[in-house]
Amino acid sequence: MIRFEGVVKRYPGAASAAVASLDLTVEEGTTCALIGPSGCGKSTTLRMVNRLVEPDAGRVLVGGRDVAGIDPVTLRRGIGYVLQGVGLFPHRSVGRNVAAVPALLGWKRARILERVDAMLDLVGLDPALYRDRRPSELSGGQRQRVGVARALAADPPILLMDEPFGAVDPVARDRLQDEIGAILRNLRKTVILVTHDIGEAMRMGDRVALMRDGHLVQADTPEQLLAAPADDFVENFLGGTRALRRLERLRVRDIADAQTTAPSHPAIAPEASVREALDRMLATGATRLVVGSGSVTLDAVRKAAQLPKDCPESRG
Ligand SMILES: Nc1ncnc2c1ncn2[C@@H]1O[C@H](COP(=O)(O)OP(=O)(O)OP(=O)(O)O)[C@@H](O)[C@H]1O
Repeated sequence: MIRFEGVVKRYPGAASAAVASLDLTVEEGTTCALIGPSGCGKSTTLRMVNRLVEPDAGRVLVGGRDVAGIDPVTLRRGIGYVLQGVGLFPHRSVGRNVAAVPALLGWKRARILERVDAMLDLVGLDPALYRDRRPSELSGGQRQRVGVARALAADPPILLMDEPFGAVDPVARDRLQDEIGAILRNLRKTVILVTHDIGEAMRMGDRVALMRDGHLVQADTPEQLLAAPADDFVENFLGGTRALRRLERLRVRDIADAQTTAPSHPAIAPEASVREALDRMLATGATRLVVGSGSVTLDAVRKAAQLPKDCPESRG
């Protein structure tokens, strides 16, 4: 668990605090996405967890311990850190990059080699093809995967991710968010993710914490945030696409019915998002798609998109 208690950070000479009296808890095994306008204090918040930045007041607790009392080097060895552009060592092979922390920890060579291959496998890179390449011989998305593999190599309970997919093209980004999100959930890592991308925050965050001018405005599950934004700022931040965002979070199996359909209808996987089902319907003109032995209808998609009556966006 990561907990911020009344945390304040004011940089020297700054007119206002970068982070002002922050109270936030990230439960064990969950991902909290920090989002908000540029300069609102997201990265400062993240960097106080691994003591790259020291708070002026308040406490940051990791696993119940105030990080101020933990030696920074020891602390950081227990925390995976993934940055935009990754910061891989350019002259080291992919394998040696992933091996960095286990090597620092003094693991035996055989254990390191085994771990490197397991981590590359985990993030969807065939070890035989990739372990000896240099980072410059990879795509942006592949580099990002290596960055995650490296951060997870020593199995830290906590992962800090600062704009991890910022440099990846949008198509690869969607897949990475889904895949890495699933991996982190399966491994029950406690994660803080800083992002500018509300879609990424909604996809990967069990909770989304929206900041403004150093203050936490709202921290809720994506569903709660979409259903009940705390104020106009949150609502504007979510943008005019709340209905689509809801569809992105719903799975086809959640709204499918048991009605069998003609096999000539286009098919979609039960675990696809309802947004993907809508895209498929729009592309093919079909109003019903085959889902396993049942189906999903345009009507069901429409219903799923509807916001609760008391939501500002559903008024008027
Ligand atoms: N090392 C520093 N020294 C002085 N001021 C800083 C430093 N780092 C950040 N700041 C200031 O603190 C405020 C918060 O910055 P921070 O990087 O935490 O915001 P952010 O929300 O992560 O921004 P972005 O989304 O643009 O990365 C900004 O006004 C920034 O200019």
